[in-house]
Amino acid sequence: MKVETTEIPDVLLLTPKRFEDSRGYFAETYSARALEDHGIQTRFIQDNMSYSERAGTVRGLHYQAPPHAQTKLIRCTRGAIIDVALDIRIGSPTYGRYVRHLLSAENMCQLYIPAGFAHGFSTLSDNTEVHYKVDARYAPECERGIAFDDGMLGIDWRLGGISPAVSDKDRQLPGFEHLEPEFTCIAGSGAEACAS
Ligand SMILES: Cc1cn([C@H]2C[C@H](O)[C@@H](COP(=O)(O)OP(=O)(O)O[C@H]3O[C@H](C)C(=O)[C@H](O)[C@H]3O)O2)c(=O)[nH]c1=O
Repeated sequence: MKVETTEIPDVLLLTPKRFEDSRGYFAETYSARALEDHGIQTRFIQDNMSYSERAGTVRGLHYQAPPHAQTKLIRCTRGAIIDVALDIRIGSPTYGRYVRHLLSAENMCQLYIPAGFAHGFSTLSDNTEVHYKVDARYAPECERGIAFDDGMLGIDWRLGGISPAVSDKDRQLPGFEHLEPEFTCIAGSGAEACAS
């Protein structure tokens, strides 16, 4: 498993090693050891999956506020997505900046997104499946979100000009300027120190 930092150091890009042979391939798709070797001790407690029928579906930007803030490990097992992690930690040197990566069944890449980031993705293909681990339970009362099409953020979801499929809930999410300061970050600290 290759573990690399991204443009925002607390967000990691993981690429499993594929062992190919005449039958196909084998890969370890999750390795706590690989994360520990990178100084990460996250204990995931729940696996989630979402299926999106149509290319051009957008889910997010979502996060859970403390005390149920979630670290996520995202992978795409069918089709392809543009995955986005937005830094919402007050005081972070990368506050308001985001990481954007193409995750697909083909490249098998994964994003490790710590608490203190809003997460969303757009689908680049029909019948897309996304699986992700989280380290805190679902807490509807702590669910928060930011409009995926916020003008200040200007995220390119690579929708190819089509009108996105978005839930009614997501269509009503507030803009980034209305973000509640629920995460703080002591400059230079790890993601764990940012959830407050
Ligand atoms: C997240 C979640 C949802 N649900 C139920 C609640 C709703 O009745 C139904 C659909 O939930 P929602 O519309 O919030 O699903 P998404 O729009 O895919 O949201 C997710 O997608 C973005 C990209 C994320 O990063 C979050 O994990 C999550 O917010 O599943 C549960 O029962 N447990 C859960 O952990």
